[in-house]
Amino acid sequence: AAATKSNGGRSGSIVAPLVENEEVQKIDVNPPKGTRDFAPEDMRLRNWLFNHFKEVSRLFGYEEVDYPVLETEALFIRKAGEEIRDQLYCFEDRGNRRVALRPELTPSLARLVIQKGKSVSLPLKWFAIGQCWRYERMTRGRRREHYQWNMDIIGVPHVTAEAELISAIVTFFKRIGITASDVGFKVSSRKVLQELLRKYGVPENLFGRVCIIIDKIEKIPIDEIKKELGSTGISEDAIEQLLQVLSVKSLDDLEDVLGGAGEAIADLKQLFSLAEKFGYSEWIQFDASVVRGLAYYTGIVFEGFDRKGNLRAICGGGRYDRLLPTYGGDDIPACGFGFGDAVIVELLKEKNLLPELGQEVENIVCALEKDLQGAAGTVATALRSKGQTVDLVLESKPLKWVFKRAARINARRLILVGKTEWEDGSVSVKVLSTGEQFQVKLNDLE
Ligand SMILES: OCc1cccc(Br)n1
Repeated sequence: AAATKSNGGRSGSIVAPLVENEEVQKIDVNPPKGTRDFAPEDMRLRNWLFNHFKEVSRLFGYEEVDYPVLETEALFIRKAGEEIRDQLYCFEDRGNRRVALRPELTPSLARLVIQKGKSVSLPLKWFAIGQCWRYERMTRGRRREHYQWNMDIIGVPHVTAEAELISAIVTFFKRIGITASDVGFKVSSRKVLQELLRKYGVPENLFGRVCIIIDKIEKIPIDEIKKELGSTGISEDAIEQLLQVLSVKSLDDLEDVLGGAGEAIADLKQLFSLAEKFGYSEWIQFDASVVRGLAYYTGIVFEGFDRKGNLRAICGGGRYDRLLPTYGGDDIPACGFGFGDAVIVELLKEKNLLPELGQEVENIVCALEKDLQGAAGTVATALRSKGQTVDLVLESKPLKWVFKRAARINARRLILVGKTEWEDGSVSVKVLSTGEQFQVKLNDLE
């Protein structure tokens, strides 16, 4: 059997394979197609982003929740022809159960709210950051996983809930340097479609399916949209009028079409009024063509977009008042949004707003002689117990190597443990930015 070298061949030692006569295959060191590793520098950016997600959620008084990445497949089976359904990462487990890697977090939230039942008091304000999955043919080379930040309000039927959710996202954008000149929100209500379909006598049970078709309006040719709408049984005349209304760009024009008595206009007028009070009017605009691609939305829907139009939607959300009852839960209103971790990073790159996030360590501690390695451990422990970060040099290394490592990890101080000083209970300290050097008793080191 081909013997292999330990730790990638950096040492001279040859280590036999773990299992006798096992052929050692060099594994593919890349992560599975469509997935990402997060090496330290990537993880620093991810933590920076997630910390902003968490800080905004905390500022708004939301409680953090989490759910399994793996759910029963049935949780995501909806009949409306959604892309998220077509790309479900589902399989049969060893117990012959149909399961799926979650493509979104909202169904899990609904499941947990129903599970909690009367043991929780409404309204609930929950947030989560979770990895979501889709199985997309890699023809388009797109990702199969991303992390999504969700904030949801359960139990509030009023548009004040949607107004707060958009305020939270605006707060997030402002924290990372994104302005209303960079990003906006297209806002509409599915009640527009609902009122139109009623007007044309389209059965309610087609509502979700029609929304999913309309959501593809900018993704597939308009003739294909008309063909798909026609396949639901909607008349050609109704389709023409429907598409006409969806091109309306102002609330006043919409009111001319729908009349002023419907909920759609009332909700949207209230949302724009609240936006004024929350201080984010310049961030939002009415756009009747926004329907979002999830079947369960029932009211206000919104999506964050980059004004240059180079990127896909940054985030999106809306009201989903019927979701809990579809899972057998009580008739509890709900709304929320999802914010992915990938498009926002593309936007930050484009705006040159990516933060500089180097490694930072306060101290690098090094023994000057082999038999002082234990003493160096004592020094490291003393500093760490005071909350100081320490990179402890774990083997005998030349000082040149130590200084190079200190620079690489951006250490503020070098702490040297030498024989003479240690006999006196002291160590040598070198402040690396100034070159200042002094000796100090370990107990006085802070
Ligand atoms: O936004 C749709 C989606 C769902 C799961 C994973 C990825 Br990548 N994208």
